[in-house]
Amino acid sequence: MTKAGYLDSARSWGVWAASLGAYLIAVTQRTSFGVAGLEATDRFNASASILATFSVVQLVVYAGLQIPVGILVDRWGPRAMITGGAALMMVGQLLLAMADSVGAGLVGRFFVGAGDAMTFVSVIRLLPVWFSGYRIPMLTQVTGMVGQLGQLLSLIPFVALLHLWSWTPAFLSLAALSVVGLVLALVVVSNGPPTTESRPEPIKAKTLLSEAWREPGTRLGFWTHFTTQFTTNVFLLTWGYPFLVSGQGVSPATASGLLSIFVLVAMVAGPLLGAAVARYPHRRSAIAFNVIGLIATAWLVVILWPGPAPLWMLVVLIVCVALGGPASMIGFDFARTFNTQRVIGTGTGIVNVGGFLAALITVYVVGWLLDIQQKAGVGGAELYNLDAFRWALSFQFIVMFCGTIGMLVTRNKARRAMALRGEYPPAGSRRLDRGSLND
Ligand SMILES: N[C@@H](Cc1c[nH]cn1)C(=O)NCC(=O)O
Repeated sequence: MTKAGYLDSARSWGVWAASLGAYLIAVTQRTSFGVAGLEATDRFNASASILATFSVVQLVVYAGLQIPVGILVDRWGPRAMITGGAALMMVGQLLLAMADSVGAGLVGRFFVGAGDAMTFVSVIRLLPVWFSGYRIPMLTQVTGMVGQLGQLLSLIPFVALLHLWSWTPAFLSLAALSVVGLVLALVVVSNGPPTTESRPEPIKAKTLLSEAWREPGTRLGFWTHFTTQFTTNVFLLTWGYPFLVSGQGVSPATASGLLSIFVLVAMVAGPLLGAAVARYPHRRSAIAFNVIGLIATAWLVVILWPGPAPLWMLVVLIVCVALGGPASMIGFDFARTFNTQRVIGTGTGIVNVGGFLAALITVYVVGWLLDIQQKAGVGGAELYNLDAFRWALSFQFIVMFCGTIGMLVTRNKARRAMALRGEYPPAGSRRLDRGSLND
């Protein structure tokens, strides 16, 4: 069979399904500690800030490893990386299962974050190897969407095990789940069809990084991911729940219900955005800008609402913010289409830093703004009151503004580079007179 004959073959679907399974398991490992917060407080005798440290360590490790992981995916191939990631997560969960001190727990979480960091970029890297270009935007979206279901595995069966069997057996079950990911990767995932061509020389890490970074399309992907995704992470990982319960005064049960809208929106919007990107590839940045506009408008309305916003408005806010997850996948599409195959992994790694970096900065600054307002007595002595949240969460507008400028600047650079190659404006554009949106 020719190389093109392998594209979209039964083997392609098998490889994708197995890698998707490994990613879903990675998201389960990622989100498992968050749902075990109360048990972790007891087990480690930990304060709220120590518990937050577990999340921060994991996020820092995840974001910090994206570029090295991207480079290694291009050098070693996705199979080794997904297998290695599953092995690291297994070790991490084993350590957590046995840990009875904060230090030991943090080491476990470090391993889980590192293994998780190796999975997504590798799965995305497999797509252009096994599928035709027109399928990839939709498969990228479905990959992101199915991965989100891992949150549900943590939230339902894992929490049930935790209550039924307690800490150690529940985390041992997660370690066993990683073995499933490891076996799937080893047995089914393949870096590409067998080829008679001689293996190319491995490319130096520095070359991969500079080639991917110099491409303005990679940076456009980075800023797109940065701007679209961070509000989702900030809401889900830290500030959403306290904002809803202590700021807006909704009950804990309603807040949990509202948070579950994120998964629902990812399920519905993912395929719709995937279809839109596949159909209108020259409108990708316009789609991302529209989503950013929706998120900013919804936040503005909720922040300016006199008193607590009504429930329907909170639902609108969460639907808009949740669109950021699927919209951020457009960033990976930029990395794929602007880069040569040999650096797609590195480009994808660079893009994936964006949203997590923006989220880390925002989570920290929002916490700091809440603290200083409490000291200044804004809205009363309570740390989490609505007025304090209004000011603190407004920091998101600054991040969105910086990200939007980054997108505009890099989009212009990408267009200029394409024009020099004779690829811009795109053939068949109906807006040649005004300069069509080429990305
Ligand atoms: N944008 C997310 C994934 C996503 C897709 N739909 C909703 N969220 C992303 O960048 N994921 C990276 C990862 O490692 O999960």
